[in-house]
Amino acid sequence: MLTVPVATGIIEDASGRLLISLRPEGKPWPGFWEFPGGKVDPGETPEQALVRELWEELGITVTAPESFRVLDYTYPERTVRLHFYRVRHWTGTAHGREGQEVRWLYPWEIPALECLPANLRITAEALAEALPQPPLCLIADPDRLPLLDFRKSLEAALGAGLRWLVLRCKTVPDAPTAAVLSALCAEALAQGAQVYLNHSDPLPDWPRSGRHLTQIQLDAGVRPDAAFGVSCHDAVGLQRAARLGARYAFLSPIFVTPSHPGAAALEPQAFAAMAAESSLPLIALGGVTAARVPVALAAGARGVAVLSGILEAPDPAVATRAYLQHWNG
Ligand SMILES: Nc1nc2c([nH]c(=O)n2[C@H]2C[C@H](O)[C@@H](COP(=O)(O)OP(=O)(O)OP(=O)(O)O)O2)c(=O)[nH]1
Ligand SMILES: [Mg+2]
Repeated sequence: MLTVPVATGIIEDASGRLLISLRPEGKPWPGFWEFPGGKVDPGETPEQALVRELWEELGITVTAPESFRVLDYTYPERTVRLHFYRVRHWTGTAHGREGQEVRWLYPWEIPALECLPANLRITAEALAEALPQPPLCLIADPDRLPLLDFRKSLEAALGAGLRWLVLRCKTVPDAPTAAVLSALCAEALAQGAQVYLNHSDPLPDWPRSGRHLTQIQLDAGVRPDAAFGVSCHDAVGLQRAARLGARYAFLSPIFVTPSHPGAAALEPQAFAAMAAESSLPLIALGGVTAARVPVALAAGARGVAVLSGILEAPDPAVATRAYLQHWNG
């Protein structure tokens, strides 16, 4: 089959919103949302096609587009080679010059709409760029250690460069414990880390970046009004999390874990298949030792989450650095 070259623009405004447009009747995939653009004409470079298409479709003149990704996708009717560009500079006001509806949305709002299937990965990449860096998440459960040890271990991990914390409270802490946990959240934020709270309703008033939900909470109708991520275990959960506006999803267990020795693991192969189909950046959880980080990343994980591998390690700072070396070099 002939491969049709296409140039499309991921147009981003100063607040980080992206422009998407609705495909009109009369073209393949009517009623699906896409990034504006179109087929490269004979004799044109993809960049020239981009500039022409964004003028024709939106009435804007693009300057200095940056090449972002090239990906091939096979639809029943044709194979396309999509040249995606990031567009941050243009003149004119973007509007649907051909009568098509256009919307400015944050990347996490896009999966709520029916989008062209080839674009899932682009949305996942846009969301992955906004993850805490490095994308190593510590799931810290204060029930698993005496509180003073918990505090010391967490501070050691932050000192070693940890920048992403999910504070998991399976039981509602008493007032003195809550005061310590709230102070730890503030400390982590002050060090430049992001803190996601995994706690039942009502959510305590601790400083945080967002909320982390279990798939069970999501299924039970809990709907955070701010940034959130979800722990998922299957494709249905991932899709629901994406449609509701999650920024990321944990997918577990990628490996067999000592804590759930009987539970079946996805293994990297099934993980990779689910990552390829998801518009969310997936974080691998479950049995991910520092040595296995490359395997998880090769399976399409955009980051890894660790439960016992850091806080319960003999030296949490050394354990944190062992994980972080995969990103810090
Ligand atoms: N514009 C655009 N096309 C995309 C995206 N993702 C994706 O798979 N495609 C596919 C759908 C189509 O098969 C092809 C673009 O073809 P098109 O028919 O929209 O091209 P065009 O704007 O030049 O339209 P036309 O007036 O020539 O019919 O690329 C995307 O984000 N934007
Ligand atoms: Mg087009």
